[in-house]
Amino acid sequence: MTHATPTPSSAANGPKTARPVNALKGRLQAAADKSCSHRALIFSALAEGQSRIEGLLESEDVLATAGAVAALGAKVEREGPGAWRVIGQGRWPSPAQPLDLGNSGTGVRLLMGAASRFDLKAEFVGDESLSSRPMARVLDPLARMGVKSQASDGGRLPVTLRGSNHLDPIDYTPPVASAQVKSAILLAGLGAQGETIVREPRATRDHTEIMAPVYGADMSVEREGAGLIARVRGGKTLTPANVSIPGDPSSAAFPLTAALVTSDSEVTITGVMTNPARFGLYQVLKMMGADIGMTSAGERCGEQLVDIRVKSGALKGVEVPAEIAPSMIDEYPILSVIAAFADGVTVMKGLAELRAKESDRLAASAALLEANGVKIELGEDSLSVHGCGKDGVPGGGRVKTHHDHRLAMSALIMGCGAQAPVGVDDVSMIATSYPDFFDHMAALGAEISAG
Ligand SMILES: O=C(O)C1=C[C@@H](OP(=O)(O)O)[C@@H](O)[C@H](O)C1
Ligand SMILES: C=C(OP(=O)(O)O)C(=O)O
Repeated sequence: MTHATPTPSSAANGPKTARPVNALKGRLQAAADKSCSHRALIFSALAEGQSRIEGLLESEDVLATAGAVAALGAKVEREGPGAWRVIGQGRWPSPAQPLDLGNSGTGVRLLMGAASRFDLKAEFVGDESLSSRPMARVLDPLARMGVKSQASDGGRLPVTLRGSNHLDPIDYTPPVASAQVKSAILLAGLGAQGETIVREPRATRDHTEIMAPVYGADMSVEREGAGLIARVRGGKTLTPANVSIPGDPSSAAFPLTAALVTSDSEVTITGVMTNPARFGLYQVLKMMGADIGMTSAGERCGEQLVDIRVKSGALKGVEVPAEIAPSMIDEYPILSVIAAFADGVTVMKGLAELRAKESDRLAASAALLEANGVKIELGEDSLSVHGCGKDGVPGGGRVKTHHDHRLAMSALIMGCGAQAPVGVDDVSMIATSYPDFFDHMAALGAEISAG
């Protein structure tokens, strides 16, 4: 891979603290979407020929995927900020070294699926957090397709995987709602002899299904009630494409909700993707009475965009139905923080999957709130937050992030609107998903400093 690795100006290690401010104001372009960035690199590397990606998210997770596809034979070049050229060979050889996906669940699971359809042997490794996350959810269905693999104890990384260019198609209903599982199977299905089908009782993000036809794959998705059915017919050679990455609704949630909880604030984030399988948080914020305005902002790579404007104001506690969880699975830490600023109790259910993320996000979100004087009730797969009202969140705590980017950002957002500063033990992981977080927050008027 040839690129001058971008070093975000705000990248930082160690503890930081957010101080309460009087107002946050401004208009920013959304950070590029992490899910679509991984997928664009993988499809480009699978295609035969030269693809171009505009507006790629240059975060640590995505750069790990870029490094892995380069080790799998693609020529990967950074031409300028966010502008990348990928020349795929149409087939992937055995990589000479283990593929290190760092902290990225999406990177490792999608690549295990995509690599499965080639006659290769590859070892997948990751950091401590990724090495504690479950991989059997992907390896089991891949085994049914004919992929051989050896995982470490408990189905964890390191995983050695032997792909095959004679995979069998499967018709599979995943036992967990996971776009990573669905995508791994569909990417393997690109090489299977026949039609592979994934049936989801609750629809998860469908970026793989939306992007695949752009690269000439015979993949489709149809909604079925609250679920979906995705199909791929294997055997087609993928063609290169030029794609442009839409804005990330999960990253945009941080500056937008910062405006909600800080008095006298108004923040606009432009170019945010509205894919319904990603937009649950914004639905819940509206249920809570948030002052949110949206205007259409076109389309990118088959995904609709909006500009979102948020003004501070009173919020009310709500019951968040379990069914909505897949459409906002990464947003529960920040929703927990928002709920602390509401009047009344917010009850969130169906959250078991949060325990399988970069950290146990359910327990860690509960601890974040308790450390800052907010009363909660934690269940096996639920969390209730007793709101303190708009100006009533005590703050003053130091939060253990367990090296989880979304917890770190959520705690710092709390500090912008609480009565006392909120600190976190480490911010280095924020660069895995949102390297411009500190620059964006500073541009809006936030006061976040070392210590
Ligand atoms: O497919 C994706 O890009 C992602 C899927 C989700 O994970 P699961 O599939 O494990 O729910 C999400 O948490 C992650 O941030 C990105
Ligand atoms: C869960 C996340 O990512 P991943 O699974 O790709 O590590 C996330 O970004 O919140």
